[in-house]
Amino acid sequence: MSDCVDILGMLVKCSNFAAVKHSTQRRKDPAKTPYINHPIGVAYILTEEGGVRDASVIMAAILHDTVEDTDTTLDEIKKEFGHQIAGIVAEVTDDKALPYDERKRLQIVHAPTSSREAKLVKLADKLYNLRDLEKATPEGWSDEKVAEYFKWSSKVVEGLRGTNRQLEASLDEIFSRHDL
Ligand SMILES: Nc1nc2c(ncn2[C@@H]2O[C@H](COP(=O)(O)OP(=O)(O)O)[C@@H](OP(=O)(O)OP(=O)(O)O)[C@H]2O)c(=O)[nH]1
Repeated sequence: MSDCVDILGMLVKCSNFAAVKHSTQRRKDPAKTPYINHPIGVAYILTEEGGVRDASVIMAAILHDTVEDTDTTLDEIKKEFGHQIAGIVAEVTDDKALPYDERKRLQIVHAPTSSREAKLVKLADKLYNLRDLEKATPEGWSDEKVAEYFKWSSKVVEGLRGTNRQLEASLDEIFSRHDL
């Protein structure tokens, strides 16, 4: 019972941390959805659709964009949430100092050798973003960029396969709608 309480407390702490860090950010959709909807939604895909019950994976999903997209450091994540969660967050964090094409190339390269935990977060992240992309075109994106994103995502997902049947099946449905 005390373990449960601890996990619950940690989950709320993660949610609050991410909400504070992303508080001024919006998604790129025309409705300018609050950014926090994305990490919460990624965590929800994992529990609800992927059947994932590993609390470290769910916490890392909630925190997954804090280092990449806010002033959060990995040391801060380690201090607040421990080295295991910090490790997963590190694996799913792109180095925004690198040129765009290189960042995207490295995701394809790193996918197959990622930990199972990081692969789960990546699968749910891609599923969420591709669903968003089917619903609305992000502001400033050309049709070519949208098509390129679907194609690139399918290459990243190739390297994540064999991790979660349900999430991969949902991604495959999306890819087949786009002839991938
Ligand atoms: N489809 C979609 N994406 C949006 C929206 N708002 C923000 N994003 C974010 O945009 C990122 C993809 O945009 P890009 O132009 O390719 O990349 P960049 O922002 O990292 O430079 C994703 O980052 P990411 O989560 O780090 O994932 P990844 O693409 O690097 O895997 C996604 O979360 C939206 O309304 N729709």
